[in-house]
Amino acid sequence: MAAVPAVVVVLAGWRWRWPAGFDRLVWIPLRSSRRRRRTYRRHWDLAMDASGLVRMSGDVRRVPPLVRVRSSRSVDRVRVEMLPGQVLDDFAAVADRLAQTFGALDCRVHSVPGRPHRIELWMLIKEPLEQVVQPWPTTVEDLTRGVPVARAEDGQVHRLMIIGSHVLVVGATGAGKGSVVWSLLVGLQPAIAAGLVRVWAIDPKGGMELSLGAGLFDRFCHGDATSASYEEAFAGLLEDAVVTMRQRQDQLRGVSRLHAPTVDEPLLIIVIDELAALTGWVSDRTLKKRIETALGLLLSQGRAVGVVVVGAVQDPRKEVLPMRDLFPTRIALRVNESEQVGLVLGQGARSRGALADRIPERLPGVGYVVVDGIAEPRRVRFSYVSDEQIAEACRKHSKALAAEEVAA
Ligand SMILES: Nc1ncnc2c1ncn2[C@@H]1O[C@H](COP(=O)(O)OP(=O)(O)OP(=O)(O)O)[C@@H](O)[C@H]1O
Repeated sequence: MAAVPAVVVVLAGWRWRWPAGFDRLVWIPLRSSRRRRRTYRRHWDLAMDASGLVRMSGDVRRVPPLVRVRSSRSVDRVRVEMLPGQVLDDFAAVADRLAQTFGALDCRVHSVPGRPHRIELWMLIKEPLEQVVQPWPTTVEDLTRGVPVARAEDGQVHRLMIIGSHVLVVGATGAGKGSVVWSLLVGLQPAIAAGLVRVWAIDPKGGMELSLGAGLFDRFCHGDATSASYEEAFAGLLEDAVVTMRQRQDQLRGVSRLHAPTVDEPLLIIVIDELAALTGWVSDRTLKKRIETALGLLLSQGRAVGVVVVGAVQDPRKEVLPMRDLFPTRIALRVNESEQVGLVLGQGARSRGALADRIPERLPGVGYVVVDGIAEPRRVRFSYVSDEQIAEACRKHSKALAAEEVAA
């Protein structure tokens, strides 16, 4: 008993001095064990039964075993062994019931890599993405590792792999589409300064959205009152990108299947702020055809040769965005209707927990990311890049260019 105060002081000091280590080694194991006993073990049989996940084999009643619980401050990750014949979708279909039974805000069902018989139920105890996320400092290497752009629900950094992938961002007005685009572009600044990435930007809103970062772009195309037809300029830019793509295809034919960015052959990123202005709303038929043809060619053939498209749009319907299935990375921020989730993230994404239509307005920048080849959508919050941070990235970039000129 005499040692108790000393232990408490040591623990308090540890927590104060090294909070991350304390959380990992003391607080999380203690909390996990308590939540496992008091919340999950106690109600497990009842919850499985009430959700229709119990099976009878002959006279034997079989309940999917609870394997372990890992708790953070906002999420309990509950690992479950599925019974023979059960699949992830059986649990996803009753996720709402499970959340209600265990008193969670929400329940998401994830597969466990390398363990096909197991799944993880992520029980949200408190909104884990409440905090605004600051952008991460980045280096040139992040181009190949994936650019850190968002924080995931489990606290991990979400990296966006831009080499070899077109990216589609969908969200209602004010959902935070800008923060996705700027998290990526500002994160790429070191690679842009190193000459490994070139950005061509199209901003059909007269330059309102992207002009702050114009210092990062090699080409910037926006409509203004003096342009007779700015759609003509958009078509021209896309057709130039197709020419670059064709030249690279000639060079790479028989040499390599995936382009690796170099200073001579950088990754070319075409950023389009409002895709619908190029695909849905162009009234001139000839221009519309030219834009659609060029965009279709880039989306279907560009990524292997280092020409990728990053596009944002409010409305994902086919009439507005006919080629949305050609984007391997798709991001749904807050959308207005539940049907839009499937249009963006694919059939079944909503029943697997991607409730993009339920993201509250007070959480701009929160959304679900789906990457082709990975089964479950990931809920993340993109970093919020302020105007000052965009300006700073442009300043750094022009300094790097000036230093290069002096060196030359
Ligand atoms: N990741 C974020 N974190 C915190 N706040 C954000 C984030 N992204 C955006 N916001 C806030 O939400 C507001 C709207 O964001 P933004 O302009 O990016 O939305 P949008 O989807 O591009 O809308 P629109 O289609 O109307 O242009 C911003 O002014 C900002 O205050």
